[in-house]
Amino acid sequence: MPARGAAHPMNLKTIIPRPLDPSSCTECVALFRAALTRAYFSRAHARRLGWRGVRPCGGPHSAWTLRVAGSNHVFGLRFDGEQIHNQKIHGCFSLYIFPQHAEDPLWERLPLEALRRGLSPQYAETVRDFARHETWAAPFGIGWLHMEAALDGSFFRVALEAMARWRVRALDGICTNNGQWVIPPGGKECDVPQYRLGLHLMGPLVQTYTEQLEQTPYIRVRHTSRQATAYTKEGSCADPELTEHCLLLTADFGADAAASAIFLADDAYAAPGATIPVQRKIAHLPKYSEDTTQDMPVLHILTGFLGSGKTTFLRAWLDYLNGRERYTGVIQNEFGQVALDATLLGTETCVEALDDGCVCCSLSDSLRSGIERLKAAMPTETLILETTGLANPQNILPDLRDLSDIINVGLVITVVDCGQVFRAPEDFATQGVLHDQVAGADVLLLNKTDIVPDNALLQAEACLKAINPRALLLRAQRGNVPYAALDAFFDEHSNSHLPSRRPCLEHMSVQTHATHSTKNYSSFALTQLPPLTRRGISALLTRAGNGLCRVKGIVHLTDGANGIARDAAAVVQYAGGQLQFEPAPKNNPDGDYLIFIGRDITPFTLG
Ligand SMILES: Nc1nc2c(ncn2[C@@H]2O[C@H](COP(=O)(O)OP(=O)(O)OP(=O)(O)O)[C@@H](O)[C@H]2O)c(=O)[nH]1
Repeated sequence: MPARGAAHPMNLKTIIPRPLDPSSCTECVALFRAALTRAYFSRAHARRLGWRGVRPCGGPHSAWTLRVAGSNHVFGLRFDGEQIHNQKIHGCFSLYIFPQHAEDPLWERLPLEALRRGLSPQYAETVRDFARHETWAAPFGIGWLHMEAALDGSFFRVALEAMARWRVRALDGICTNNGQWVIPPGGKECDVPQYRLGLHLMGPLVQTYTEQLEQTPYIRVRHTSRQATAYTKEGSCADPELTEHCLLLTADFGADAAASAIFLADDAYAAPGATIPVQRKIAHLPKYSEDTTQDMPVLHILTGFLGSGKTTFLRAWLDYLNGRERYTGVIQNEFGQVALDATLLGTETCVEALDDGCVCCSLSDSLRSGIERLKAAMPTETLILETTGLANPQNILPDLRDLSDIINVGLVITVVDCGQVFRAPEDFATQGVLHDQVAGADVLLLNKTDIVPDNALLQAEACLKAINPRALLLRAQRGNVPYAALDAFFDEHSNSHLPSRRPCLEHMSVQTHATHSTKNYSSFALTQLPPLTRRGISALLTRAGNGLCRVKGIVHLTDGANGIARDAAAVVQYAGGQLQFEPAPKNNPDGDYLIFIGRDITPFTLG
């Protein structure tokens, strides 16, 4: 970061390579747009600055929806206009915040009107176009962004103006038609931490200007107070009990930034009671400093018995995350010599395959180097470790503490094949890897709900709840769940309150570190396979013996299958007693092979 008072004078030409034109009345828009465009010359670079997506809105106003690191919400920014004062252009933008999923706790704090709009099926569509609907967007407003630029290009300011808490009380209360209180008399209709929410956007914005202007800004925070507004049946009035604290954070760039008067002080902030300017370090802005723990990626652990549907869920979840520009790195650890799962994930995701054992038994060192390679390849905010079907999450968590300098540990998500719970609930109830995977989970995905009747589903749920009542339990088909619920669950629990962090579990894991060799699980691979029929494949499964749990691989299938032509490459999946085929990906670097995994299985070769 350039030092304060850098040798060369600041010039806005590093952002717009021409003199400012006060007659355009949209120079602040140009200063915002140009900075964002430059940041986005490289998407990876924009991510490092904290941007997670910017989209211009339609309509007569210049407006954008934006997403930034560290916030699950969508911000709306709408240009309101600009004026000239003391040889400086002063522009104002209205700032909005839109929650993204139904479980977001912010809904509870926003006005009832916002919640009503959020319930509409057109909500997401209208958010994308919020600037056309000023009245619609009003309940989501959280303050203003101001910009000030000297006409000679020697000074630039960006400022956030918002209330510490926007609280509005309903003095007479609000009740439904049948007389039930929605808000009791004197209760708060909204309580929005506007300033704290707005800071998430200020972080990347100030960092972007800092980099492009090659100047460290002078940061000040001032505040003023006034009586809050309340309302009664008759209309709005001053709240006799609540005081609002309005905060103004300014980041000033330029030679005389420290001495510069605050233009906004001309009105509210010059009022008696405003505090003396406080100088703050820029690192106090969220996401500014690169090496805080907040900037470390969150690593979620994905467990589940062999063939329960981990990779299927992972593929669907990655589609969801990538579609929201939440780039995710994946570390896959397979039991068996060939990494089919990495091949199935395709090319869009960065994947590190750790395929020489099970991570819970032997691989904590290579996990560190895998994470570091992923972090170097792409500034990811989320990492997912897909463990082998035999991994015990209770063994992994303590080891992950050694990685606390490079990752924050996220959720333990366990995928469970509900057919397996239905067939043998006792396997889950008694001590063993199936039990520990369920007991150690924060989220339980009861997958393959399509293969059991409804009453079996209820039984399976009861079985899992008895083992782990605190986990979030979601039903899934082909890994499809409301993915936003995972974010909401993680956001709600600070790390230490997650079910998987219960001290008794960790204690137990230290005492009994389960390994697979003790349970006689092993694997072998058949490679360079000749073309096979479905019946030929079934015969190979039988040869492996009764202990066979899982087979996967890619073969040249001569007689075709559902959705697969004759004489074509097919992915073979055998799990939970079901043999399934799917079209093989074009890229198959390992040739034709089958991996067999099970208990006391007998390896054989094709002679
Ligand atoms: N019927 C049904 N099959 C499913 C569902 N989810 C996954 N499968 C199938 O189950 C088989 C195993 O799925 P995977 O996602 O590879 O399971 P996994 O847990 O990653 O397997 P391992 O990593 O080998 O332990 C595949 O044939 C999937 O198509 C589901 O909801 N219903």
